[in-house]
Amino acid sequence: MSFPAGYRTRPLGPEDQREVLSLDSWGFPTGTDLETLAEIGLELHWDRYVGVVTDTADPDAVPIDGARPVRSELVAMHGSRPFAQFPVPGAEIAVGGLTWVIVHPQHRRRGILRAMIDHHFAACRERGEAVSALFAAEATIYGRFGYGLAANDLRVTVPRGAALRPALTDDGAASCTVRIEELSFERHGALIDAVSTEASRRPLGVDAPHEALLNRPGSVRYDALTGRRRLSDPVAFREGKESNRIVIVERDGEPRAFAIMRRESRWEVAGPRGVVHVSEAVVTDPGSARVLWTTLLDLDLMAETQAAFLPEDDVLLELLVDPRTAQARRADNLWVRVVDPAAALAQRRYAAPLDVVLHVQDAVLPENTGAYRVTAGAFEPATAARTDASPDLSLDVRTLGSAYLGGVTLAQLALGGHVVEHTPGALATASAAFAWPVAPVCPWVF
Ligand SMILES: CC(=O)SCCNC(=O)CCNC(=O)[C@H](O)C(C)(C)COP(=O)(O)OP(=O)(O)OC[C@H]1O[C@@H](n2cnc3c(N)ncnc32)[C@H](O)[C@@H]1OP(=O)(O)O
Repeated sequence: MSFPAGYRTRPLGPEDQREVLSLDSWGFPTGTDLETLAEIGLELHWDRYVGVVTDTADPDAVPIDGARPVRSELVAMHGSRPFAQFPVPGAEIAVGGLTWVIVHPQHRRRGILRAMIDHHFAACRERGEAVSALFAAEATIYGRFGYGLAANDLRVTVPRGAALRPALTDDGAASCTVRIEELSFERHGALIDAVSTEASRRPLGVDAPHEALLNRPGSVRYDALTGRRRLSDPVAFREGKESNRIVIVERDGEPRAFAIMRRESRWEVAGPRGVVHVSEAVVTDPGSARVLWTTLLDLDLMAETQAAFLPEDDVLLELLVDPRTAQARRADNLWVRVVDPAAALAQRRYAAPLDVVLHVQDAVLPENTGAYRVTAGAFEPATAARTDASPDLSLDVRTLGSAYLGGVTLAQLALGGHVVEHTPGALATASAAFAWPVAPVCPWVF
């Protein structure tokens, strides 16, 4: 779909920073003034950002030959993160991470987002990204474009001192040491990357057969540009809390787990009721997890610890004596759009043998509509291609996106009527094959 009349795209670059920040504050209201935002600055992969402008006669300009010069105004934009190694079941693939989607309120509901989405899908195809993923500002926006909810995360609030279960065997906790420091990209960027990579590729500490990664789908690491920005900690964004700290758990001098956290002081008549806000908690083995959470759940003057973006199978819930104390709430995490079904289906691995014909309906990219045969041995490389064979299962591309990371089963989706079985038994076998042993999550918002 093309842009509505009167709007056109233009590339964005670092020289557009101020206009971009101004548009951003129209899309996402903020109490921070433009001067401060400009001082903090932006670090974007500018070549992947596209603006939408409208041209109007400039009321402030001196007319030339009776006509007022035209002024072009940035009214919308979108961009995408270049995830070259995005974890999907058993593999890491190129994914376009849609982000910074903004339409100025004055120009909304005229079809600009719809046109930007078309633009984004075309760019994904050109770049060889068979899949796009995003975090949704509002959960009702992206389903219509074929994005399916593929991962949920947990937000927990745990009281200080909540008891953890003892380990059955020696889990190595006793040989761990803890460091708590002021977070800095220069000092901790490499350490965070190393622990995050290990936790993403080998969350269970063991490998899958056939060189498949027994990985955590969705747990993409940040690149250097994003990491520098994410680990910076402008005062304007702290909302009265302290600066970011990092808790590092080490064994034999090697980092095994970390958490990024900040404390918020609260004083009540009864005494201190502070809150520990954990923005990321990444562990690589049960012993380091026990030590990390013991530390996070026992900080002086704090009454509770809040953590977000934990996977649905997070270790904390396995460690707590009373899992109810976590007060876990579920929130939508990653939304996934399969842009090229044959490529995407072949790029991931499957947890059980599979030979299935899927009929995929795609209203937004109608050329994708058709039947695909997917074959794979358990954890082995897969093949996927168009076929004239009659389908075993029918689903639309949004449902395929939901199932793609292995955290939402085809059986679960069938409960809602989103998958139709034509061949008896196909739903059960395909559902088992598409599911993945480790729950998907992205631990940071992009
Ligand atoms: C991945 C991310 O970056 S998420 C961030 C998204 N951005 C924001 O939330 C910032 C504030 N909001 C905005 O900037 C805009 O309102 C947007 C981007 C959400 C929508 O842009 P618009 O240009 O108004 O959308 P557009 O006119 O193309 O609408 C396309 C369809 O989406 C629907 N839609 C748009 N916004 C919403 C919404 N917030 N909730 C539900 N539906 C929506 C429209 O009704 C329309 O539906 P239809 O095709 O069935 O009639």
